Amino acid sequence: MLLALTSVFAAIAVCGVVWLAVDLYAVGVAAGRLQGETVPWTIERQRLGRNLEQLRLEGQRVLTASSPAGRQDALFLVHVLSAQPGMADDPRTASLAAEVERFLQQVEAPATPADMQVWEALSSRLRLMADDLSVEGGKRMGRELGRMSGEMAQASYKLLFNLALMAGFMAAFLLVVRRYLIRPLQRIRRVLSALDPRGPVPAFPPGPMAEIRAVEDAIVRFHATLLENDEVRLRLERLATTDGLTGLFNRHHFMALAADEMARAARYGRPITVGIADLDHFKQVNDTLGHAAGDHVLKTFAMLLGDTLRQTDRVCRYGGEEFAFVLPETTPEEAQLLGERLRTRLLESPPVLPDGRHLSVTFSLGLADASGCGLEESLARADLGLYEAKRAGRNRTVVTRRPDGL
Ligand SMILES: Nc1nc2c(ncn2[C@@H]2O[C@H](COP(=O)(O)OP(=O)(O)OP(=O)(O)O)[C@@H](O)[C@H]2O)c(=O)[nH]1
Repeated sequence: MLLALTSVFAAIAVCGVVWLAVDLYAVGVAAGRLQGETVPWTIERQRLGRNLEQLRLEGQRVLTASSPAGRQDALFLVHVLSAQPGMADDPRTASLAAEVERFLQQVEAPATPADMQVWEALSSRLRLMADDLSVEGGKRMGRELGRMSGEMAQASYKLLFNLALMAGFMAAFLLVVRRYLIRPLQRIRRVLSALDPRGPVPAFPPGPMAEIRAVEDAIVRFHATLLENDEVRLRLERLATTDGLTGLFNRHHFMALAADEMARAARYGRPITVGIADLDHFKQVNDTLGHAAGDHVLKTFAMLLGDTLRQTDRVCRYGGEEFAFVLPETTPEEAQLLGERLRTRLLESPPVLPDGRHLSVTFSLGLADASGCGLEESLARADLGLYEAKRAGRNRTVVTRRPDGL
């Protein structure tokens, strides 16, 4: 599109220049004619006029000469003036000069009043013709100059028109560039700087520039690739941090999260408790009802943990049928109450197999106060509690105190 506009602009510019050149050529021709023809011709008219005036004066001298020598001298000059090429070339001056010369040669000295009367008439004809020649030259010069200035005025109007046309076209060109090139590029920059794989697919209004459309299409494809990559990243992250069966965090990720919670609690001197829960006689479920039933029980218990614990609590599948959790802002006594609530809920909503059978499942729980202690050490004490709970008959909670008695 820009190419088409540039071509149109170039074509208009060339037409304008040619149009202007025609007038400038005409002005040049007129100036040449003025210089080569009109000015010399006008000068010639002026000179002829002066010669006629000179002829009149010499004629006057012939008639008023006081001596024959003076008269002969004046007559000679009259002859020279009449025979001059310029005078002889123009039929009007040639015939008047010849008439004057003939008259002066015929007149006897001294001139009679009748002769002087004829001479007065010839003298005024000479004056009039000299004036006519001078006016003729001026008129022709004026005509030529008028024609030339008309052509120059026309050329300057055309120049102004061309300039206005170019300015208009440039303005239109800039508007087109702004609308179809600069604005889309600004939009692309905005979209790129805010491109979010989770955000909506970038949408661009249709435009006529194929190059811009290609960039916009590339951005849409780029967004789709980003989204795909982001989904792969999330999938990998999920795989790396969660347990495939229960959907809970895996042990590795839990340890990192729990360490953060422990550090936060230690920094603010807040209570925090860790626990390990283990399903009782789980092997029997597998052995009597099958592995799938065992999996179902694990998932049901994981869901129960997720529903019962707080949003800020962290829980994971610690291994096999063991689950570990860290409970910020919670003392072991409060955690014990939570354990009882879990127990009640498991009793009220036991795992139900696909064939409708309700399973009676219990768990043992070991708890330890983790405030001011290391994570590994706290978990080891919770594990000790769990062991105690199992040893004491299962389906119960045991809190292991710290060696300092807390
Ligand atoms: N279905 C299923 N079973 C699992 C999974 N992970 C571990 N188990 C089983 O869990 C059982 C654990 O058995 P034990 O360690 O003897 O413990 P228990 O039978 O629960 O006995 P106590 O813990 O002493 O009450 C084993 O049979 C494992 O095969 C799992 O992902 N799915």
